[in-house]
Amino acid sequence: MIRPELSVDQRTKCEIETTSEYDAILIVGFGGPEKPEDVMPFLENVTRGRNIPRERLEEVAEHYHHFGGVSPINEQVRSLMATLGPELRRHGVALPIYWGNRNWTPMLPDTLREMAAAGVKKSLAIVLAAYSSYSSCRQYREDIGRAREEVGPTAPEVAKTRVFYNHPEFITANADRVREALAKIPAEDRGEVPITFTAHSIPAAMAANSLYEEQLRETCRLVAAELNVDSRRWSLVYQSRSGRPGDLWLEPDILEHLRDVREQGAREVIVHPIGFLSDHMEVLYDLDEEAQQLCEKIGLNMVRSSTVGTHRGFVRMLCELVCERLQGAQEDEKRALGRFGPSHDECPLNCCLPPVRPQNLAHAQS
Ligand SMILES: CC1=C(CCC(=O)O)c2cc3nc(cc4[nH]c(cc5[nH]c(cc1n2)c(C)c5CCC(=O)O)c(CCC(=O)O)c4C)C(CCC(=O)O)=C3C
Ligand SMILES: [Fe+2]
Repeated sequence: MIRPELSVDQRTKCEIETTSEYDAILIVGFGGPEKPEDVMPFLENVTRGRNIPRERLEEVAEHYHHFGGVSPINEQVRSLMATLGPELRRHGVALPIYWGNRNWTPMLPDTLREMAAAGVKKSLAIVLAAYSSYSSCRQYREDIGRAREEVGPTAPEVAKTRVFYNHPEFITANADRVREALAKIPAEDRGEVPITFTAHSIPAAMAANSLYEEQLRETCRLVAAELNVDSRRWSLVYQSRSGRPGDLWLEPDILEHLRDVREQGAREVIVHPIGFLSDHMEVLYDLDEEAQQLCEKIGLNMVRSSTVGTHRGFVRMLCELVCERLQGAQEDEKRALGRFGPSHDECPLNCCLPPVRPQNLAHAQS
């Protein structure tokens, strides 16, 4: 747990809040290994029961070993918390901030146990995923539910902040990151360089049960609009495909797309990982190693922009999402851009259902 500065009495109730009974904030992350011995057990946690071939696991293990068996993701969560904590306190939120991961230490059950021991009854979780899908929404909620069961009757309740793919601060933070990348392109080419937005691929059967693609496309559209980038100049592609080779996953794959970009005559491209919140392993390996190597081979100058990370606007937005919940904000007080409006606070029962199994899908279609 990262405690607010010691001068703040942790039991002080949020000043801005009158009715809410939340007594802690919980950051929920994916988790990542922090030493070589962690790599395989971490990957086994990620893929348990998910039909991922052993060869894929061994291949991904190599990505981690390429970086000394350390994923930067946990350190990035620590940095985010170190920035978010003071921001919350500036807004009068003095609640303690806890952190639990889905796949690696600090694991959710341990964190919830610690919260229970500290007397926390009801917490508000920020899940570090911007878009809705089984993998990025319901699976986190299931993990939280299982962790609560493990802790037993004293486990704190956990509510979740809304997804923020269309929040104006998220759009601006992403647009800023693309601007930083554009500054590295020669001035005379800046108005034309293609912009490739990339996100984690998910099984087509998982995508069919969620708004993942629509939300991603909306974020890309809004970021492009803020940058005055014409729709013909940007693309949304997918990376880090997993699963069995025969299964359908979201496409186009980024590597295929980069080849097309080169064939159409471009010499430069901006790759923006809009689907991720920090420069973790999927970014460092799949983009900075794999995609970068391909680009060198085909003569394409690839400039990869940063994820939002600890961008001030992004941190401000997380703070705003917490404050709006503590204050019980009305729908029209919740900020969102574009055509979909603010997402629900509480997921409806059919939200982000697990993927229909491919064999069932085949039956349904025949
Ligand atoms: C939508 C989505 C996000 C974005 C939203 C979110 O952040 O949640 C995301 C993030 C991440 N994915 C990550 C790593 C991995 N994802 C895997 C596998 C999978 N991801 C999936 C989806 C997503 N993943 C899916 C459908 C699978 C197949 C297995 C399954 O159905 O669950 C595997 C297994 C090996 C393989 O790649 O096959 C690994 C190692 C890391 C950590 C990086 C680090 O350590 O720095 C992060 C942040
Ligand atoms: Fe959901």
